[in-house]
Amino acid sequence: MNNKQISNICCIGAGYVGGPTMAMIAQKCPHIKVTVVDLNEQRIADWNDADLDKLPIYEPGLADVVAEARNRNLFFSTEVDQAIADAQMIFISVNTPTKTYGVGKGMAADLKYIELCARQIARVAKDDKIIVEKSTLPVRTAEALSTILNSTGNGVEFDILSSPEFLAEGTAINDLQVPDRVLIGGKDTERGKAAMQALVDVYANWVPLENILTTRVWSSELSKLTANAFLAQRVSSINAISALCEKTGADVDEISRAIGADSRIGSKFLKASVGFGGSCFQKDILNLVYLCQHFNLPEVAAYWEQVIKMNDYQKHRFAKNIIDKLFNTVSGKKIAFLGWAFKKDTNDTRESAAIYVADELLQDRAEIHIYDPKVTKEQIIKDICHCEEERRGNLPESETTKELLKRVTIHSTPYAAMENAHAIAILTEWDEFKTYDWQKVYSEMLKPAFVFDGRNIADKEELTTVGFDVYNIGKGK
Ligand SMILES: NC(=O)C1=CN([C@@H]2O[C@H](COP(=O)(O)OP(=O)(O)OC[C@H]3O[C@@H](n4cnc5c(N)ncnc54)[C@H](O)[C@@H]3O)[C@@H](O)[C@H]2O)C=CC1
Ligand SMILES: O=C(O)[C@H]1O[C@H](OP(=O)(O)OP(=O)(O)OC[C@H]2O[C@@H](n3ccc(=O)[nH]c3=O)[C@H](O)[C@@H]2O)[C@H](O)[C@@H](O)[C@@H]1O
Repeated sequence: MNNKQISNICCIGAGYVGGPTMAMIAQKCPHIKVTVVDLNEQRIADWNDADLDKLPIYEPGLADVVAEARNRNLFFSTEVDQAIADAQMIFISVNTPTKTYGVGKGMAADLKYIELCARQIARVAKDDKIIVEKSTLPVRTAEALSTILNSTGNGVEFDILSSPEFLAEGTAINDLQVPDRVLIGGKDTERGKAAMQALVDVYANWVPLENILTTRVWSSELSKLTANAFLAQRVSSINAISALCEKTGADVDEISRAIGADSRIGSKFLKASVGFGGSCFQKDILNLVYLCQHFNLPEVAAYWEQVIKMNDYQKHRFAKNIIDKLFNTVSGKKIAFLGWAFKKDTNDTRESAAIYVADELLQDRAEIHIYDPKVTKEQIIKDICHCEEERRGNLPESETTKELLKRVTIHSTPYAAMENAHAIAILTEWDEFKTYDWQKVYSEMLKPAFVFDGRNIADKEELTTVGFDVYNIGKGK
């Protein structure tokens, strides 16, 4: 079957990766029927909502792509078995979070959702299929998948490919439309090569062939973890330098510009910040560290673990600086948070630095007033509760989560969040934060009025002239 053209694709998992990736394939390949399935009924209902503002993911440009392809050749459904049975190629794009129990707890990737998919495919499939790992997985997962899929004894054969996704949230549509590269890993056998070619042919509908890389499966799987580790390492490296800048009076943005001009270093991903967030950097590095430990490479494991430790330090440093500058206590003080998402142009809050900064300030009994242009109130409450419960799991506290939430207010306008505040903390680099009437904000705040810019986006000179006491990441006073 492998040499025939693919006309029916199924994707299991309608999340941040499955949804946009399949929408792009459907838009670019009108001859292919693409069905995205998920167990989460609400998520599928949201993907099918006539009101495109209700799509479950906020991603610039996504609504237009969905509007063009949906119900033409793009379908969202909870009929998982049917979609599996009909498809020639099945993408697995389910979540692979860090394990929270048992062996590898807090480090290894939890592959239970992947395994469930494999078992379901094995049970349902009546003809040969190509299985594409889209989720980020530890190296050699394809081997485990193959064992499960090929153990039914019913003669159905599966070819397993690894094609990790490199899109970043907030720029997903552009990343999918013009990817730096598409990576496809497969077996070096006739069947393996034919399966890889079938997937190359799908992407070749819009991606130049020279940007479609084919490798062995293990290299493809490990490339994904490596790419995220290198990216996160750059952020931790520049954040480490930001701490030194604050002590010495050097300016981290000037340093980024200076070192980024060296073509061997490159200018991207050198923006010092309150710390990286997002669902993947931490989880993927922990997974890499676990793999290194598993293969008895403790020095390599320790090397990569430091990237996470530096990120934790950066988040803590930011929160501690707020407490220090507010005369060593924020108890009863109103701190306005601008931004809750882990970066701009997304409603995703997973591992957002804002959550950890809020948690530290709440422990010091601050009153937090939060405004984010895209994150819902329910999500913010959920994040705070989850963080609090996780922390209390290790360290019993006298205060209950309910009491703690009394000191959290979520606003639908930025000015209300900042009114009568002692300090403003900028946690996300949303463009609109640069456009506020700072004179008005200042006149409505308590004095001295502090701004802690965790993203270095505010105009420090303007704010200082207005009267604010401004603290940046990586800029000495
Ligand atoms: N979020 C991102 O920007 C990126 C994520 N990745 C990787 O892609 C994978 C998916 O990530 P996200 O899309 O962010 O996760 P997500 O949590 O947004 O979506 C995963 C979806 O899979 C569904 N699911 C889980 N088990 C299922 C099953 N057995 N049958 C049907 N549906 C099932 C869940 O209900 C959920 O809607 C992860 O491995 C992640 O590391 C890779 C690149 C970028
Ligand atoms: O595997 C994944 O999930 C994805 O992880 C990242 O994408 P994402 O987390 O969506 O967003 P990034 O733009 O990488 O930002 C991650 C975090 O680092 C922070 N960051 C990024 C760049 C920078 O210079 N400084 C900085 O603090 C961001 O604010 C954000 O909190 C990678 O960039 C993607 O290639 C990858 O596919």
